[in-house]
Amino acid sequence: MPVDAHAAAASTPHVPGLPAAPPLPIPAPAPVPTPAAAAAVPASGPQPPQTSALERILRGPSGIGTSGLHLEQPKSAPRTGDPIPGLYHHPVPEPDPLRVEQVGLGIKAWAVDEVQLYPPEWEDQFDGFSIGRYMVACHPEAPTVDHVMIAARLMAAENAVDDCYCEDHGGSPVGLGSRLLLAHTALDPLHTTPEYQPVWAESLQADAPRRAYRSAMDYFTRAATPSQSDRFRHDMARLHLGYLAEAAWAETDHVPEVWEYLAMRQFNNFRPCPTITDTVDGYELPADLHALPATQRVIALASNATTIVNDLYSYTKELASPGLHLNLPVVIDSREECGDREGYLKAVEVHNDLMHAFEAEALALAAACPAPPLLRFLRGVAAWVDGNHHWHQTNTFRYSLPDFW
Ligand SMILES: CC(C)=CCC/C(C)=C(/C)COP(=O)(O)OP(=O)(O)O
Ligand SMILES: [Mg+2]
Repeated sequence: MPVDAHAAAASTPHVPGLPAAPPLPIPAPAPVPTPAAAAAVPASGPQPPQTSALERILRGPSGIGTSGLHLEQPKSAPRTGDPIPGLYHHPVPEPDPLRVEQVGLGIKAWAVDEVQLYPPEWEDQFDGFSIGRYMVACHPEAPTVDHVMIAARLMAAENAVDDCYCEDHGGSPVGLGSRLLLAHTALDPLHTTPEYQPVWAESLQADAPRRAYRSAMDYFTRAATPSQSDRFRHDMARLHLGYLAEAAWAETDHVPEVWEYLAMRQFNNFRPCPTITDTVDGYELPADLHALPATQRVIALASNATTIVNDLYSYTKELASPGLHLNLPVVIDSREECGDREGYLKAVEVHNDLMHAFEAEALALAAACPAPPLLRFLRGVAAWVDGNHHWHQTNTFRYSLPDFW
């Protein structure tokens, strides 16, 4: 089913203070090709009740999860799969199992048959990552499985680049800039002379990260408007800049100050995932609304909160990995010399403050600029935040909590 971004863009109201945007001359996107395993499956099966994320934002801090406002000592240690005690979050229902299975089959078929993403010995880790559960939880409003697949392929590709270029599947800080730049051309193509174009095109097949980026981007751009694709390329350039700063510090065993770490993590960040929510849901947040400083702030706060969630849930995994792996608890402990438990609990508070700021700023933006695609986008970002927490909390294959309670 083609994503009807054109119709959504055409009905966008004028934003006070901004010149009216001319109608966008967007050609109707081609249908998204469907992997055999997930062929043209519409949304079906029982849909768990979803609390409107924006409703919760509009309700303010008296909503679900505000018991996490203060870091109270829990009566007992969390059990496997429990949320981090005191972490401000919104519980969501378990994602629709039928859709999870369909996306899971589709992403595996794509990974194995279309891009040869991983060798057989990494299959357990690919399966344990549970991309299907992750993406269905994060995109509850996606109209079809094919729409969720757009996000799932990008998620798989982004993790392949992180694992194979930067981290524990052969990655290294040495030479990372070159690898990232060449992979970035799978998203933002090289335009050069006929002599050099073919050898560049050939290079996009040279390794799994580049094959995955190229293919996932191809599916994405067929569903997205040019403006949405450009937004995504920009967010991916931000991500790659963040990887490079992290690598530069790793090369010299440098532990940054806390604010410096937070700046790096704002770029080495989940941001490219929530910002495609409009494409995945089948409409467009027009570029002028996306570019508003207030929208940019909401996106950054939400994305930063989701990324600190990763730092907290992956803390024990990263402690067990070789070398010093930076995350917010580790950097706070190191720089503020407060001990590992205090560092962790302070990182929870930083996360909670980011979440509250995100929700307050989203509420203010929604009130100041109630354009329907912007409200829908804010709902989509909030849903991504909640789904991301749910996946981290419940992915006990990858993550376990420290013994701090
Ligand atoms: C955009 C995207 C999904 C990139 C993956 C890497 C990233 C920016 C994260 C926020 C994941 O963090 P991390 O590399 O620490 O992941 P694990 O802790 O290993 O799960
Ligand atoms: Mg992590």
